[in-house]
Amino acid sequence: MWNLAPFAASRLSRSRRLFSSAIPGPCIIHKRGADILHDPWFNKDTGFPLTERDRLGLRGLLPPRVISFEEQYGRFMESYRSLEKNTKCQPDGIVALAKWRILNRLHDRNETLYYRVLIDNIKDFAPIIYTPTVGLVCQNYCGLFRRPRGMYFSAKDKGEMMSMIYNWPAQQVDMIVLTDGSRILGLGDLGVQGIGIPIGKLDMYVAAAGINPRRILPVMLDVGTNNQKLLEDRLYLGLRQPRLEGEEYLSIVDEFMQAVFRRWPKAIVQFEDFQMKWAFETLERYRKRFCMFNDDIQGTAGVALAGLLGTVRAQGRSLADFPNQKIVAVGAGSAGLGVLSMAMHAVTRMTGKGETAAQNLFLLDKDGLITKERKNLDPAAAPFAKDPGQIVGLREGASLLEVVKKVKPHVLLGLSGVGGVFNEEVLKALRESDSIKPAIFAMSNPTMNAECTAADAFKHAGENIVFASGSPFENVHLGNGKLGYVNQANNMYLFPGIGLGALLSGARFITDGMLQAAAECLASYMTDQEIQKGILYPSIKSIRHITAEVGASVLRAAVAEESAEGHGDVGPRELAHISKEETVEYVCRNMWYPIYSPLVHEK
Ligand SMILES: NC(=O)c1ccc[n+]([C@@H]2O[C@H](COP(=O)([O-])OP(=O)(O)OC[C@H]3O[C@@H](n4cnc5c(N)ncnc54)[C@H](O)[C@@H]3O)[C@@H](O)[C@H]2O)c1
Ligand SMILES: O=C(O)C[C@H](O)C(=O)O
Ligand SMILES: [Mg+2]
Repeated sequence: MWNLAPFAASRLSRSRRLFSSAIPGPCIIHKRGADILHDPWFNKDTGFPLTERDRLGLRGLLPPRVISFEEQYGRFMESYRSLEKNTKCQPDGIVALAKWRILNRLHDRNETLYYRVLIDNIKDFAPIIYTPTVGLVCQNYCGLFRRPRGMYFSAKDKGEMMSMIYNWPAQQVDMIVLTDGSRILGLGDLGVQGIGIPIGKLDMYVAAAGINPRRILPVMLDVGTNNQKLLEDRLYLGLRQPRLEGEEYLSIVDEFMQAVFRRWPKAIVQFEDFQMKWAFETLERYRKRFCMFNDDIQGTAGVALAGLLGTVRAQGRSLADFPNQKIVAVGAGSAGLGVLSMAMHAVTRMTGKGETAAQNLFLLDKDGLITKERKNLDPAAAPFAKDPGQIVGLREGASLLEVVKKVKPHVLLGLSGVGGVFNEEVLKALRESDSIKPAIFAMSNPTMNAECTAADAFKHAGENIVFASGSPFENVHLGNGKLGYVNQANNMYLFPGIGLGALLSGARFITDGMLQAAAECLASYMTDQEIQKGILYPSIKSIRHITAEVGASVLRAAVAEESAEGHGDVGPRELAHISKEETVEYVCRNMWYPIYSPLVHEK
């Protein structure tokens, strides 16, 4: 447990402020009666004690019996389990949406109970409120829409955003997840329907990072859509116009960012599922002006790097061998380029030789292997473009199969968004890998877009592989009681900790050093024993714990860079004097946990 002994007496007031109990005190509300019952932030349903019913004008608006939180919890789980039982024979998509609906109804009614069931059952519920079901929800959003959640800023709101931002009812917002809906998972342009992604990501912020749900804000920037089907759909809820481009587009994002940071200067904005050109451009445009990051580029890179370092350990090699790992990455978009750039920087740090750092990193896109002969070579892909002569027979545009056969990679990494590109032939070719334990990262989402299934990977590439996918798959039974372990290589292991660490540090920007600290923390989280079994990432059940560790690492990196300005009444000097363990404790104490707080009415 926490040991205050090393603290000098003069430091006690500081430590009290840092570590005072996080048990929430009374919650001040400015409404009464039925308005409270209709507000999911404060509603307790039948759980309002009688005294509170009297104080808040609720008497008579509820059935007389008071039901405890535990009983409410049990009742919800019972109805969830019976839904599971009753839908057993139905198609997967129907079942997934039915589960999403029952959770969503609770979310809309009583957030405290919703987040408690989510936290306690995260392994079962994450695949519903997050990837992969969230993809299906976005595809069907117009039909599923009942109540708005978050904010919508459209191209028609130009000039109005500074006042619109004040329409949001919360005084303080800590975390914002923003999308323009242009690249939703591997499902393409879903326009305004992409709002499901910020909602799902922020649910993970509450569950994993303990961000107070009253301080989160999902945002859709609706600048139109190029999805013809949606434009022709009479039920489509977004702007029926082609996407804005160029300066017109950027002026909308600029206005939104200025409005947000004018009202909440300490907020953090996570950019999510922007098509590649805007993902990179907005990151460069804002990262030194506002506290923001792009999850698909930076969060994914850290999670993948942690997994890549894990695969070196899984082969029984020292991490110093990482620069010798041959990695074939399929997909040269925001995620693929983000991963390879971070891997290249890691190699540079290890070897001190920047010029050769990308030597073992091979990159393919929809036109095959990217070489220096590529016409209109994207500058971001240029460091990875190969000399056609580097490996005999490897020409510009070589197919994935050719590349795998010639390179014999240690790792095959998919961020292409295309389901099944790691086909039987490709997977079988990986049997000739130079690694004794080749790794397959089929990271594209949702499940249908994974580069291969877990079962196919073990079947065709062999039982000695290490396997990870972006969407969850069941472990694979290999026969003889052996199990092929399936990792979930998803940025959910980092983005909540990056946001939380940045928030509690009070850093003005999210630096490469903070992101590197996050990745290193995740990489060192697993024990050698686990890694030997092919387990590269923690179980999602411990997502709060890993997020606390990642958050603390990010915070400490900000302190080390002298960019931490503090949070609340904890200043930079106090943060600078706490140890690693104390930082984790501090982060944990700042995590919100769903319990009913006494409500106090104030006019
Ligand atoms: N697991 C995770 O945490 C995670 C994180 C981010 C993104 N993703 C997934 O990665 C995928 C890509 O995301 P993105 O933002 O990079 O998209 P993107 O659109 O920016 O890039 C896609 C890339 O894939 C290439 N590609 C398309 N078809 C191909 C083919 N047949 N063979 C080889 N390459 C092909 C394209 O040329 C492009 O370079 C999505 O499915 C997304 O859900 C997963
Ligand atoms: O949303 C996810 O599950 C991961 C990632 O951000 C993606 O875009 O696929
Ligand atoms: Mg994403």
